[in-house]
Amino acid sequence: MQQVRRQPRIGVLAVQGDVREHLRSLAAAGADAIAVRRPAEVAEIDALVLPGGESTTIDKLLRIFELRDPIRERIAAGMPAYGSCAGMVLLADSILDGTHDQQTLGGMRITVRRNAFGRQVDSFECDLPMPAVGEEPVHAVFIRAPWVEEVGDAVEVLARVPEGHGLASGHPVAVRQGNLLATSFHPEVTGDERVHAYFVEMVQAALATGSAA
Ligand SMILES: NC(=O)CC[C@H](N)C(=O)O
Repeated sequence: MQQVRRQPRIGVLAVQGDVREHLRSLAAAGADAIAVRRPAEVAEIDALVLPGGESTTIDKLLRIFELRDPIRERIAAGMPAYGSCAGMVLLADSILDGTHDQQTLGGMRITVRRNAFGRQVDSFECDLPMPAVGEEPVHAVFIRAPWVEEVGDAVEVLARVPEGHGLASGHPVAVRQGNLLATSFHPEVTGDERVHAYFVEMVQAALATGSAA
């Protein structure tokens, strides 16, 4: 008999940033999406999305709202997480061009450069091949976005900026390490739910194999 997969409950960290857009995209991709503002809510979710916004502000608010430790513990125990833009910065073990006291949650063995595109232009869009989510390229919107400078062990690069975009070309902008996913861009603003659907699939697979704590 086929096992019935339950709908995963996916939280969106809701201290700052584009929370509503992620809630909508996750719901469209088949998840039970809830906003997470309190430590008790961290215990109720199967997975977490860290939205775009301002990583320095989100870092401070995580500490003020006492969310930092519970989230770090769950990520270390295998909870799937997806960070877009500022969320990618928060998942990175190491950052370049952070503010002097900026901390990350960490978990992904990547080094990201904050505001990497912003040094050239504030926002930038391109069609990005991302075979893991489908044949059609993803229309990627970058808003004062980071890019990945270095990837460590077991980090899979899912997309890089194509040729023809100057210094940005070749930099990884979508990466995965086990149950962790990060994109420099904002799929939640384009109406294309394939990246969120990919994450929902990751969460379902983690629940099915018991790798999501
Ligand atoms: N759109 C975004 O999430 C911008 C990210 C922001 N520049 C940061 O470093 O946090």
